[in-house]
Amino acid sequence: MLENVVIITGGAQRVGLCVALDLIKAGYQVVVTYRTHRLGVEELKQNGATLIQTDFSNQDGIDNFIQWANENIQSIRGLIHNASDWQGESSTNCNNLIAECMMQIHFHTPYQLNLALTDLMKKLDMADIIHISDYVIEKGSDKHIAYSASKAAMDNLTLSFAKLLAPSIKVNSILPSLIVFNEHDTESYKTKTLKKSVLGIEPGEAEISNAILFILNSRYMTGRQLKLDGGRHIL
Ligand SMILES: NC(=O)C1=CN([C@@H]2O[C@H](COP(=O)(O)OP(=O)(O)OC[C@H]3O[C@@H](n4cnc5c(N)ncnc54)[C@H](OP(=O)(O)O)[C@@H]3O)[C@@H](O)[C@H]2O)C=CC1
Ligand SMILES: Nc1nc2c(c(=O)[nH]1)N=C([C@H](O)[C@@H](O)CO)CN2
Repeated sequence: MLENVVIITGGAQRVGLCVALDLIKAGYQVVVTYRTHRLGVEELKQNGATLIQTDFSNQDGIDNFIQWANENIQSIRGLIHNASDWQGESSTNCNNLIAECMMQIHFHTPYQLNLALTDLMKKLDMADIIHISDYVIEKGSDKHIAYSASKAAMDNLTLSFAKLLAPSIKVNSILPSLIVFNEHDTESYKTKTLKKSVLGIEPGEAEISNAILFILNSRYMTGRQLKLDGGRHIL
């Protein structure tokens, strides 16, 4: 049985992969869920992580992961909700499917995992739930309407679960704006996006790792948001 683990969802690439590797470097025992088998999965296995292939897009996926966790984990130190799908209304899917898909991964999955795994987190004197939301919930988005609303729903879970699970479990949100571009992003999109913050940089995935390590080491932060946005709000 695995003890004192930090679970991170969607860890096969980009932010999740960086966070999982940095948590391992910091001495944590890490469980990583992934949907698509990517190079990062092998790198994580070589570094001692426990990998579990999980697709949260349907109820079976959520139920199967909860069953696996209860059968294989003795205690949970952290539960990091990173898995996410950044779909806009302009994509080919019809819009009501986008709304279902966004709510499934950004609300139903963290909501159900938080409730189902509470007892394993309460086995320890201190545990953390971290919701990786998005700066965009503060102003909405005309291109990612369902994405933004679903991330706002995720962020609201922080307030309710922080109240419900105190004092042994802290619950916080991270609200990033640009962290790392996607491969398909054009130069004009990158230039336009960098101008949206006063710091004007693409900070990279370690920005999220640093925030998560701060939260895990805190004894006094719960029900709060860490906003990692380069000063977009003061532009
Ligand atoms: N990148 C950025 O600049 C920003 C990121 N964020 C947030 O930070 C977090 C990490 O961002 P980033 O690394 O870019 O994320 P990605 O877009 O790379 O997605 C992370 C992972 O989530 C997995 N995932 C998506 N849907 C599901 C599902 N239904 N079931 C299981 N896994 C799923 C994907 O799996 P698969 O590999 O199969 O596709 C992917 O590997 C996200 O929550 C994101 O919303 C917020 C603001 C800015
Ligand atoms: N799941 C994801 N969510 C988000 C991503 C991403 O790549 N995957 N990217 C962004 C953008 O960086 C945006 O913050 C700035 O263009 C937002 N969310």
